[in-house]
Order: sequence, then C-alpha cells, then structure tokens
Amino acid sequence: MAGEEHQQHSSHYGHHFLVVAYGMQGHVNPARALAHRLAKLSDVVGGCPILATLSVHVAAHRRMFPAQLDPDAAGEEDEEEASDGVISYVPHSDSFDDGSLPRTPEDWARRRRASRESLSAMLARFAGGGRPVTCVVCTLLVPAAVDAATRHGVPFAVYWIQPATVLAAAYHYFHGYGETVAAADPAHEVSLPGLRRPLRVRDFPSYLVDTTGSPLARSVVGMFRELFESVDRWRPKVLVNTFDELEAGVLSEMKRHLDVFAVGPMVAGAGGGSGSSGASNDEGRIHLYRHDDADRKRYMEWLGAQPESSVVYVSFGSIATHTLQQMEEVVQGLLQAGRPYLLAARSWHGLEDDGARRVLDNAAQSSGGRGTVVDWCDQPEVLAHPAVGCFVSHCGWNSTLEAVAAGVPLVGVPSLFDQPTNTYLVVEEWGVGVRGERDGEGVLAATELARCVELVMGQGTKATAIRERVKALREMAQQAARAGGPAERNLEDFVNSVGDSFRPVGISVAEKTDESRTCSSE
Ligand SMILES: O=c1ccn([C@@H]2O[C@H](COP(=O)(O)OP(=O)(O)O[C@H]3O[C@H](CO)[C@@H](O)[C@H](O)[C@H]3O)[C@@H](O)[C@H]2O)c(=O)[nH]1
Repeated sequence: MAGEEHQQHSSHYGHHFLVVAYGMQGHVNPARALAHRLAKLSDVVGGCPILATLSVHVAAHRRMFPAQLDPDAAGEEDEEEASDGVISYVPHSDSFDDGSLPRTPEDWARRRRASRESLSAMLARFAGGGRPVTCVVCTLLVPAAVDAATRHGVPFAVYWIQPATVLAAAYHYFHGYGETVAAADPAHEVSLPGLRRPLRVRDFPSYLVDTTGSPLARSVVGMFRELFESVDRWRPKVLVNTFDELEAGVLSEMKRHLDVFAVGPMVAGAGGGSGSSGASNDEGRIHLYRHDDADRKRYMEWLGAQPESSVVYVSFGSIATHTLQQMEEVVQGLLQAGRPYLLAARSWHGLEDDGARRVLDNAAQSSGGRGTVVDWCDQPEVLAHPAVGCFVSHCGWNSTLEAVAAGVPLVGVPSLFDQPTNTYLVVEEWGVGVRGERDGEGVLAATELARCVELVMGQGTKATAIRERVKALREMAQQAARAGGPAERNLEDFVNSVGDSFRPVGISVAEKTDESRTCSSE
C-alpha cells in the first residue's frame, strides 16, 4: 500500500465494522457474537455509534433469513440487507451460491475471486451510501475479505476463531518451524515457543501435519500461509476467541509477535458485555439448520425429566462426516454406558440413507426411552441444562468453549483441523475431560466410548477432579465475559486502536469517511 494517505482514526469517530465469515455454523456463531459485541460497545466507547455488519456467503445468508432474500437477486447489487435490530447482515456471492464446500485449491481460488469482487462492490456501496466501512474483520478461510479490504485501503483485523495455542502453532509453523514439524516422526514431539510443553505431532492442527496430500488440507494450509503473509505485511490487529486464564502463557508469547487481543469467550451463556441483559450474548441464536419450536420443546422436555448431571450429550459439530460403522459404535457405546443420552446427529451426513436411518432409529428405540435423537439442537442451551453431565464432542473450538462456559466435562473425539490441539488442551492442559482413543482403523469403538463416559461421569477420583476443574474454569469464563470484564475491555482497546498502525489509501471509501464518521461527541 505504497504512497498511502494517513487516515486519522480516533474514538471520536464512529466505526463501521464489516465482519466477514465463512458460511458454516462454527464460523458464523463466533463472528456474529463479535459483531454484536462491537455494536454494543457504542455505549462504552464515547457514546459514538458503532455499526457492525456480518457478511457470509449467499447460501448461508439464505439459511439465516429464508424469507428475506430474493434468490434471483443473489450476488447482485440489490441483494437484500437484513437486520436483527443490533447488527446488519449483507451476503456476498462466491458465484456458486449453493453452500457447497470447495474441495480443491482451484475451486477455492475460483470462489475467492468471486467473493473478492462481491465484497469490493459491497465496500463501495457502503461508502457511497454514507456508511463507509472503517475496518474489515476477517475470520478464517475468507482470504477474499483481506483482498477486498486492501484493495479499498480499508484497515482489516484478523479474528482468530480458534485457540491461541493453534494460532501459535500455525504462526511458528510459518515462521521457522515448518521444516521441523514436517520432519518430525508422528510418534514424536515438537517444542514451540510459548507452549508449556512439547506438542506431539498427533496433537498439531491436522492440516499442518497432513501426509495424505488431501486437497482440503492443501487448500487450508495454503490459505493459512497466505494469511500469515498478509499479517507480516500489514501488521493487522488479531482478535482471539479465548481468555487469559485458559491460555495465559501462549497469549503473552504471541503478543511478542502480533498485536493480539483476547476477546473471548464468545459463546452464548458466558457473561454478556455492555448493553446485554447479563445472561449471555443476548442476540439469541441463528441456526443454519432446521430447528423449530416443536423440536426444541421435545428435547428440552425430555431433558427436564432426567436426573441432574445424568445425561450424556453427543454432537460432532456441524460439518464432520462419519462412516456407518462409526455411527454404530457410538450408539452401541452409549447403550453400554447405560446412562441417558441426547444425540444431535446433524453431522451424521446421509441421514436419508437407509443405513444411517436404521442406526438412528436403533439409537432412539433400543435405549428403552433412555436415549433421544435429534438432528440439531440449541447446543449452549442444552449444555446449560442441569441434567447434562458430559459432552462427547469432536472438540471444535466453539463446542469446547461452550462446554467450558457451561462447566460440562468433555470426552474428546477429534477428527481434523484444530480439533486434535483443542482436545490436547482439554485433556492435558486444563484437565476437564478425557480423549476417546481410536483403534488402528481410526474407529472409536463402543467399549472405548463407554469407558470414557464412565471416566468423566463415574465416582472415581479422576472424574471428581475433572468435574471440579471444569466448574472452576466455568467461573473464570464467566468472569472473563462479564460486562466490563477483560473481554469487553480488550475489545474496547481494539476499537480505540483500529487505524493506529494501518494507513488506508484515500480512495472513494475514505472520501466519504471523514464526514460520516464524525461523531456528535467531537
Ligand atoms: O446440534 C447442534 C450442533 C452444533 N451446534 C453449534 O454449532 C457450532 C459448531 O461449532 P464447532 O464446535 O466449532 O464445530 P464445527 O462446526 O465442526 O466448526 C468448525 O469450525 C471451528 C471454528 O474454526 C473449528 O474449531 C472446528 O474444528 C471446525 O470443524 C457450535 O457453536 C454449536 O453450539 C448447535 O447449535 N447445535
């Protein structure tokens, strides 16, 4: 961005944050929570209005607002904008607009080009319409957001929606440790700066140690490499969805390299932030999958009839896939564990498939009423229910934080991405759960699942220690997220510092910026 003209930012000016997220539930949830908290900071940061807009691809936007988007207008300039009264929602087009997950690097590149053009047009529209974007907040896997921001000379920030430990592993991988990690024997450990102990290769984010050459892993690693190149070049602020008590050492080490702000936990049920009722992010939930009042009533009533801390809640997030054999083992494991269970099976793709249907029917019927199967539920609400005593999870970062915030012990069964590292944190750093070990075929066997459930829900000393530890972490999460607490203060510091180090080019976006950003308090 040579020859740029410095655009002075200060807390006297209102901001407009455009938060761009990949359109899947595990990215939309923390992105939306951040957008809400930014908008609510208006009251804290000098009374200046702060606008926040969330942009996801068209397919996810349609799922969020099925009644509002005109399918014929998708990707065009007159796409409908939605609002929930606190933030706005404007979709961008990846040219496919069908929600399919790109698999190859070429497919990612094609969609990136389309998304970049769509987001660029959006920035120009906002500027022309008197709401210039003053900072683009890019979550993971959306390089088009960085492209569009830098093209328009708008500052961007990175929102790291995974733990700081994963940020550190990825950062150091791309800053001198890549070869060491690649050369490490899978059975061995690698020491990275800031981590209290060496990380076993199996505990690394999967894409950094992938040896299969999977196109998805190659795509992801390529995007992270580029993200860190952008970070080195532009030195953006980096928001991390974590809090000090969880990852103090690694956070302080990362602050030596990057301008890091710990703004988590961004989960429903953990504190509130300014302007909230205090119970949670009070934006409620937007589900990308079918979830209606009748569904909710059914499982909440069922939960209400179960004894305290008796239920095993099982969900592997929103995108994982499983073989039929794995599904069967999980169901058999739950039956062997002999406790009530609630199984959210959305991630078991192919539910229409006969085999999958049979397994799920079996899960519902063989338990003699002790088990309940749903496609999708309101997970934070389920985790907060007193009947829930354990969460069998793939340890996606949102699920992990939600469990911690609710004080529910975990049985971690990681598959890919950051999940192995998250499980390592759960088991070895925080002691709030155990890991379900897969057999030589990569399958979590029924007996292993039943053993793990007993380990965290039984009366043994390990179970007791795990339960005490997770309750202590819950308190810390609540403290971090309380109104006026560290998460809010760090977010406020971030808002006040946006633009400090970034010099946007004075183009059409900036031209409008001066007059419309001036706040009455100036
Ligand atoms: O029945 C369900 C199941 C899930 N959820 C919600 O869906 C989200 C799932 O997020 P997460 O637990 O992070 O899992 P994934 O959907 O698998 O998320 C992807 O994105 C995360 C953030 O980058 C990564 O940590 C994961 O590894 C990656 O798979 C959570 O907020 C859950 O509360 C529900 O509300 N109801």
